[in-house]
Amino acid sequence: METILDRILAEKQKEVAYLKEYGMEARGSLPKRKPFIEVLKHSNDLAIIAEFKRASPSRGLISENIRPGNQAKLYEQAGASAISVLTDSAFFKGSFDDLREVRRAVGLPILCKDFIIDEIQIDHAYLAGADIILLIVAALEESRLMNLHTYAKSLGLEVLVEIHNEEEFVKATNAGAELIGINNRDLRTFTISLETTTSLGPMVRASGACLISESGMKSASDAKLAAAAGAQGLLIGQTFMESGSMKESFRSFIVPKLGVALG
Ligand SMILES: O=P(O)(O)OC[C@@H](O)[C@@H](O)c1c[nH]c2ccccc12
Repeated sequence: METILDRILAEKQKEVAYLKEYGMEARGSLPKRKPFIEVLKHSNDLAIIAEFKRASPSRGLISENIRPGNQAKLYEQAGASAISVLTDSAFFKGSFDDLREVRRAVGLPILCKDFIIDEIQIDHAYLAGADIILLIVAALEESRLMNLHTYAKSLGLEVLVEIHNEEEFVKATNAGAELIGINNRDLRTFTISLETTTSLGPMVRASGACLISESGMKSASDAKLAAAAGAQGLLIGQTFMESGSMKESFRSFIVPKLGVALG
């Protein structure tokens, strides 16, 4: 049966063909921002990547009239360590213009959140001002994952490698991933289970990689659960996009990292 991920990836093939045919807006490389991985390693609390997300296949339209720059400023003021911007337009209604706007609005590292299958998309993200890119193991052949990881690193980008099970974790490790995101949302069925972080987290940390727990974060207890599994950071979209009071909402996710909690 065709999953949403299959449909998204078919669309990405078209985007890649378009980029190869018509190229992309060229601009000089932008000044680099503080490496996110350093922030992640050295903070006492879980670092928060706050996401600008207009819509999603699972939720439908989340917000039509929030400006990316304004939202990013709220995230920065609330204490985010990085900002994620969904750049996929077909399924998430995002764009690279959103990413550029966020980059201009804040001084934090920016994660380009897309379904990357080709080097040309990494060039596109880099030129638009991304500091970090996402590589989704479920979307890639193992050799592709390795090549794309190496290519992104050669441009000086940080790479968040997203996994959902043990098999994907092994592939991420083989590709040399230093920053691993456990997605609590299964991209094939779109169901959420924080169990994913609980069961895979300790394995990821034992490998020496840094760990982010992604998706489905609703409350402080979710954050504590992720921290207990070894997460050093959280990636939160929908809850923040729908929050009427960013500072308060943000505050509920500030929890100490595991080692810190234990003293
Ligand atoms: O809105 P949420 O449930 O807080 O999730 C944010 C983020 O983790 C999610 O948008 C995401 C994680 N991995 C992805 C890959 C592609 C698209 C989107 C995602």
